[in-house]
Amino acid sequence: MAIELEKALGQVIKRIAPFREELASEAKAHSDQLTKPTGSLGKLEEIAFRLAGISGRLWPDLSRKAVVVMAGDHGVCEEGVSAYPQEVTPQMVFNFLNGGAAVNVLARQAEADVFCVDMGVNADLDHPMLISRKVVRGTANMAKQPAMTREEALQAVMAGVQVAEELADKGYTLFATGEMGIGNTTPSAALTSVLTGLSPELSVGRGTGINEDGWRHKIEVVKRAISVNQPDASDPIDTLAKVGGAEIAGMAGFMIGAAVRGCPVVVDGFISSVAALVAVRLAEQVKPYLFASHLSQEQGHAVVLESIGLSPMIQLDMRLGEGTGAVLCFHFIDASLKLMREMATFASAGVSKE
Ligand SMILES: O=C(O)c1ccc[n+]([C@@H]2O[C@H](COP(=O)([O-])O)[C@@H](O)[C@H]2O)c1
Ligand SMILES: Cc1cc2nc[nH]c2cc1C
Repeated sequence: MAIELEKALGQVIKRIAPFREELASEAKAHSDQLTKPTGSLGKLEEIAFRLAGISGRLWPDLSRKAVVVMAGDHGVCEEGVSAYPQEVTPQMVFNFLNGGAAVNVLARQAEADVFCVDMGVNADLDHPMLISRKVVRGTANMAKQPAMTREEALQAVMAGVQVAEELADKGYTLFATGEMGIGNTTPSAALTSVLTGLSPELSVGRGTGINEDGWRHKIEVVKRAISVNQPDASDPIDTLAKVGGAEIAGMAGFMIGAAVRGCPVVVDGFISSVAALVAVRLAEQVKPYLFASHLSQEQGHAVVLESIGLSPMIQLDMRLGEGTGAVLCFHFIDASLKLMREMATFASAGVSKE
């Protein structure tokens, strides 16, 4: 079964269209004609060039926006690694579905729809708007055993691919990834340490707000998880299964599925970025489709982004997750495209170029 899933994932990855450098160059040539010093709109220009290279169009219509919040629970919570109890995960799922969470507010402002996916919550969830793709009822405690089997990790990745394809079928053209999972900064730190070689002292952060002693304990837990499971860093699925989580796997799959459908994905904070790292390790071709949004306060985030080769658009000292930073950055994507479409050129405005 795992072999079949592995093959299916390989087939999916083959469908990702390569980045079209010629369209990105055309976009840059157009931008250089607009009434501004060359390059003066900084990342707002780079965003537009990349969007042209992935969509094959000057300028793509990205008005149908969705933020996908993937939820999962973590057995490692029994080690006392979070400032909040596990019940918060399902409680927040209902908050997303009822429109009351921070991400819902920011999504309304950005004219984006919110979708919530149960990837592995440790509770029975019943709601007409919930996308149910539960592959585990919470992961196992990775400090003692693998968090998931290889098959479960692959199932979660493939479920993420399917969610992206279903939303693309519904007409969405721009995505943001977000997550909810009490305890998930612990597997995210472990994945970071295994996949980048960063020591747990630098990959482990304060998450929802643990104190100094809690942070030292969390570092020990991450070290134990890595030494107990011995994940193979050259095998992203092995690493994901042993020290990852279902929502992280789901987001990695989602990014692959969005890339297959030619849709850009705005990546949220630390946990989403770790999923992006996994996606890029599984399929390097996904990288041009990914946009980093904000730099989270969580220690380790900057290193994860650097190792993917992404640079965040903003830094607002946020550490909430849910996709909040990513949805905020929808505004910059809109701004980038609007500038390219509507600015006058030196010629049309009669402004001297040299
Ligand atoms: O996105 C981030 O950078 C981020 C940083 C710290 C915490 N979070 C959120 O807080 C939860 C994980 O924190 P913790 O302390 O329970 O591991 C999870 O629901 C995340 O969405 C998110
Ligand atoms: C209340 C709450 C909301 C969250 N949203 C994402 N992670 C969260 C963690 C907590 C504790």
